[in-house]
Amino acid sequence: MEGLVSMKTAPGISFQSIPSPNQRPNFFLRRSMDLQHRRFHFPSIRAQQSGTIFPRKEDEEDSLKVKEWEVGMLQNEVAASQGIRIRRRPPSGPPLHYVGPFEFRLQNEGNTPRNILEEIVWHKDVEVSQMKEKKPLLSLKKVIENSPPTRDFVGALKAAHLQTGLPGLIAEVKKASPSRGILRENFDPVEIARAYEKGGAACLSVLTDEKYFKGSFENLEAIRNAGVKCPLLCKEFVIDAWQIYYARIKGADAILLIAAVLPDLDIRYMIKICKMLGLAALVEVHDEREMDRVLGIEGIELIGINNRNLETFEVDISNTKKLLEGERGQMIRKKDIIVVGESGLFTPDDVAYVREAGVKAVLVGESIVKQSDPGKGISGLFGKDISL
Ligand SMILES: O=P(O)(O)OC[C@@H](O)[C@@H](O)c1c[nH]c2ccccc12
Repeated sequence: MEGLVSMKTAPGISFQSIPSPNQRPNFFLRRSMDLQHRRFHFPSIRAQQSGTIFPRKEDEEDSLKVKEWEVGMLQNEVAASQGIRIRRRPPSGPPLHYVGPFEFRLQNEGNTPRNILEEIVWHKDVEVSQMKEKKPLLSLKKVIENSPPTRDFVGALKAAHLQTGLPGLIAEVKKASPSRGILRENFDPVEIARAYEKGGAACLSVLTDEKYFKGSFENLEAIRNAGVKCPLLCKEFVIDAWQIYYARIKGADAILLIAAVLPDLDIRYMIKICKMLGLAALVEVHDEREMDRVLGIEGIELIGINNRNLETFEVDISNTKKLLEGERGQMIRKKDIIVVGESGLFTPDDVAYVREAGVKAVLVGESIVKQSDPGKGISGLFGKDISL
């Protein structure tokens, strides 16, 4: 009997890291219960051969793998229906014993990521599942109970914009990127953060991805503990709610959610979690379709328009203007959403261009982090000292 009980409550889907059952996205939950239910009634072939109607340990493990794979495929399907090209996991094919409906669709799919964003997401999936095992959600929640309150990220951007009439600056602590390689050899995150703050940044962005951006959660934590007052954005590739809790513990005041990676249901759900934890969510879009999806989601305060296409690395700052024209711009103003112009901003003319397009904030990495004094890099970017 034990086997069956543990199968019914077995972990293994990403929504495992969900705070309370009544907040779970019903679609996945229902589907996953259907799948469990089906297996409950039909023990696997191996279990039948072994002469018992109750599954053995290996059968349970198989069944968990099947379930994980099925949920992954469902996520890919929902995402694709929303125009999301990034697949959450490699289509490695059904696990052993699988006799489900999707197997035919997989025959011609390769297991090579189609672009860098997909590669990052697949790597992140493995990384996060390992981290979750070491630090389960419950232990994170306990730490959060005693964490200091977050700082007002959106308020800091609004205040800077009101004070200067210029877009509030989110200055990025960025050592490297897959498209540009190493940006700064002599990289001291705390020193850079202090220089940014002194130079007039309203907020900071700290990259935490290790493999592709040479960042870390230690950098985020160190900057938070060094007495820097600017609110901090955790720049991560979020695919699982667990990462939001982790970012909160490591000192984040805001977190990035990328619409090219996350289906609407995930964005809605993660925004609720952010609110619960006192974090701001910067929801990033790159094209009209993503912008329209995000404008249909309630409760969004901050939208980032990335001028860099994360699939091809092409940068074009007119993207910001394009996405703010016409009805979209009107809707954004009506909803009082702050738009952040992201990537590829190097000169005062670039800043003026996105400001005229309607952004109230900018997110800048490369052009300022490369300067020997990143604080002075800020005056160079704006064409004047904005620290006063
Ligand atoms: O260095 P730049 O071109 O100024 O870009 C900064 C920031 O916009 C960029 O790092 C960024 C925007 N969105 C992202 C998503 C993931 C990683 C990085 C990013």
